[in-house]
Amino acid sequence: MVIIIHNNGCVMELDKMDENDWKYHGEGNKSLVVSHSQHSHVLRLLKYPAGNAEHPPQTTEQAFRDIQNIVDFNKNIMKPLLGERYVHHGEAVKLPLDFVRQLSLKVQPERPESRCDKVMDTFSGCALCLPNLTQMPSCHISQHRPPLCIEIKPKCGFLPFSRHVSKEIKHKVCRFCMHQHFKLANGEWKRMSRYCPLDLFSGNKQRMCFAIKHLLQEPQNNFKIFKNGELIYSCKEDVDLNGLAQHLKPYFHPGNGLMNGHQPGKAAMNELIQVICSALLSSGDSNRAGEPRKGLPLEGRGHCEANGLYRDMLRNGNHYLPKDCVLSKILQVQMLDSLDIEGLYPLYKRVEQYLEEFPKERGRLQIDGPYNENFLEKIQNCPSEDDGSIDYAIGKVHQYRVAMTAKDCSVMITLAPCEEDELLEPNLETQPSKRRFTYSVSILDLDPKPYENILQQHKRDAKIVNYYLRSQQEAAVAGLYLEREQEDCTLMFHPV
Ligand SMILES: O=P(O)(O)O[C@@H]1[C@@H](OP(=O)(O)O)[C@H](OP(=O)(O)O)[C@H](O)[C@H](OP(=O)(O)O)[C@H]1OP(=O)(O)O
Ligand SMILES: Nc1ncnc2c1ncn2[C@@H]1O[C@H](COP(=O)(O)OP(=O)(O)OP(=O)(O)O)[C@@H](O)[C@H]1O
Repeated sequence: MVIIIHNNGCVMELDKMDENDWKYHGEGNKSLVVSHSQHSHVLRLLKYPAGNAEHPPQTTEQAFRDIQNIVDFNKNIMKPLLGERYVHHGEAVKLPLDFVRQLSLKVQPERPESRCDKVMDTFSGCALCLPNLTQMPSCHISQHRPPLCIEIKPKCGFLPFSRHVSKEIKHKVCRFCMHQHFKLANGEWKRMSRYCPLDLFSGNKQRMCFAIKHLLQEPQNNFKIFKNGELIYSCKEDVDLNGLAQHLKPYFHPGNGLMNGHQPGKAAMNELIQVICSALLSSGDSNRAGEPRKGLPLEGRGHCEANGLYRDMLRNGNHYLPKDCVLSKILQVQMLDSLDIEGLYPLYKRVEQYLEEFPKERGRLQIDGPYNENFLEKIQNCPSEDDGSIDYAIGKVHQYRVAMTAKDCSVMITLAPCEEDELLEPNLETQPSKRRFTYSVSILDLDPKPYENILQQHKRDAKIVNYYLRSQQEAAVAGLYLEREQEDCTLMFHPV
């Protein structure tokens, strides 16, 4: 009998797995996640293109190595870089094939159509077992107000500072905002998101609140809310802010009446934004308030010109991201991409050429892992100047890959109302600011990005930037025509 005992004390007997104990929880491009209905853990199973559905794309040993690589990358690379407290590396497990097949059939009707171009791996039985981060570890669970969890995929929080950048626009408009135009044109989303990562990472509370508000208005794949582990708010055709407000009221405004002349739903939403902001700025210990300490200054990250709104806010003094807060940690790792894909690409080509000449060196260069202390050493001690060596090139390639992981991760903030507050009269109208939460902050989706993706990154970058430049030009020309037409009209109606 194989038993896994988790640090939260729950036991999973791998040979007694029953698909009825598990339910669909969510998925992304690479993996599908199921959660246990009683215990607080999830299984993350990898997916592969539906075209291969009949045949395993790899051997069981290879599949297990891939999962183990993810665990090692999280444990030995991302944990030291992002901080022990934020990263949960999980463990690789081998599940009975029958269980996995039944599970796959069970979850299929729950899956969004847009994700069905890939199928769950039902051949290897390999998966990653992780704590369920939408639930609060060891906390009193109130029936009335169970834990809320907010998931944010913040994306890249800085403008490239590399001298290798060839298009000036990349120093002015951030990747996310440019990418929005491309995604809309390709029908990936129907509405433009006004969220800008530079606002979220600014350390300026006002800008951060704007960013969170824009995520709420148009969540796309960047924002989700769970209540008691169940998804209650995410991207849908019609974003239901009123429905969300109803869910939030008991947490912030337990009474029924109007508060200070506000509508309680709207006020609850504002309170939620403030709480998210505090959690993002806190130093990460499960706590109640974040005392900002000096950390990463805003200088050099500035704002994105896609977003003309905030110039005045920027003039309001210097802003810092507190040193140990989750956003600061993520940003520091993202900034390991110091050359931008344009500066990195020639180094990737250098590695490619070297591997062509010396294919056996692939292992020593740790192109596909192992993700161990040596790999971390290559990232942390990469020379700052290019001496033409392969070691410099591989150091930069690895730094870039780690930065890509941090640009694609998600943050989970789990909130539980403080126990003392639970004892308050449920109908008592307390000041919202007096309502307190215990929260825990984690980072998820920290998989290593394959070395081979660099070529694709290079192409995608050019596509996004060129599309943006073209669409701006077209908009400018259309604007000129409009101005002309308006002038003509004005002339026509001028009194003679
Ligand atoms: O390139 P990006 O910025 O579009 O990021 C991809 C994500 O798109 P997004 O823009 O966040 O909707 C994309 O997310 P979606 O599938 O769009 O939800 C994946 O996270 C992809 O990573 P991977 O290939 O699955 O490891 C991400 O690809 P990587 O660039 O991280 O490899
Ligand atoms: N440990 C966890 N606890 C709770 N929920 C989780 C956990 N891990 C993942 N999830 C949920 O499952 C979803 C998909 O997981 P994940 O982001 O790891 O998938 P992915 O395929 O790697 O995503 P991407 O498209 O970014 O590559 C997440 O957005 C999150 O809602």
